[in-house]
Amino acid sequence: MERNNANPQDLPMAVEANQEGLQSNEDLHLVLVLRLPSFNLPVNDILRPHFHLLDPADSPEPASSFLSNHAQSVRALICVGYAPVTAETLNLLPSLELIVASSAGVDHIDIQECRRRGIIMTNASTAFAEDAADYAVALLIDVWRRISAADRFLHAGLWPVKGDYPLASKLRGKRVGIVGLGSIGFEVSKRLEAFGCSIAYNSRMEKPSVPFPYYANVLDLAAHSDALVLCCSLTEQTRHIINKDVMTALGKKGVIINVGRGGLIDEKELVQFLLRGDIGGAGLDVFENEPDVPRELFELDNVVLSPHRAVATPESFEAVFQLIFTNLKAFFSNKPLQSVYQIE
Ligand SMILES: O=CC(=O)O
Repeated sequence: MERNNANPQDLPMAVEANQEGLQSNEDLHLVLVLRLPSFNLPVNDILRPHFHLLDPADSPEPASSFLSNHAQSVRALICVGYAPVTAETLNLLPSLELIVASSAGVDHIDIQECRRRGIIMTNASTAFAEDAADYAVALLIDVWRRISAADRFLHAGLWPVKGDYPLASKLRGKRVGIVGLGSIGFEVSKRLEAFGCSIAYNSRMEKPSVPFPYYANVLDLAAHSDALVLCCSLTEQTRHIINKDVMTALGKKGVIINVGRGGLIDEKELVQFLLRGDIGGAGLDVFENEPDVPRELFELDNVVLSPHRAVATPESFEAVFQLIFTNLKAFFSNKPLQSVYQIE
């Protein structure tokens, strides 16, 4: 899990923290940090002057005894990257009220248990929305216009040998179905409208404030779309939401773009549909068993692959650090939180 290891020197570090009157650790609010040791985001360095951080990864003690011994009174937890926050971990944190996730997706956190305990959760999809949407649209354009495939054709020296590269497909007039119209999905819709695509969407609930047709089920959305763009959370309800039936409804020319989570698609089925030519193409930033990607996909020119990078730019990480800081400050001052997690 190294994909979010931004180099600290690449980050502008513009968190507008209030530096006045830095206090000793004892005066600062206690915040637990859970991270996988491979995650190097400089979030601790940025927050340390403002909160008393407890980070089990810095201690030789096993995590569970660290939590039992030092974290009983912890009210707020930052989950960095994809560190799993299981019901067992939550059991060790009896005073926990808030989880601040540094990611857009929160499928590594036991949401049901948080709900049961009344623990509030914030995530980072607002901070990542523009970058994730840019990437989703880039993947879609790449698949439809065959840019990566044309690049390979040129690099292989095939232009003089094989002549003109086959024509690709136009964006204007295409029907795009967005699955999950949260902050990322909404940014995707704005971009694709500007390209002249018509937008429809599926999400848990209809959104009265948006002008696009709503489909309560993905099968109907697929039947009325030339492409599906997946931007929703991975939950029990959305796992394999893109299955055999949905791919059949999308049809032989249909394209699937996934910047959500690999588990949204039945990946084995997707590979078979692509190999048989039963769907038109795919742009995939996420996979079911990352970093393993089905090798069959490497051979296909109508598939664009990317190593889970849609959200990651130094600018979006800076926005995430700012968001984490703002949410923690708001929580400890009893002010409204930004970016409270909603399932789309
Ligand atoms: O995939 C990226 C994220 O969830 O932040």
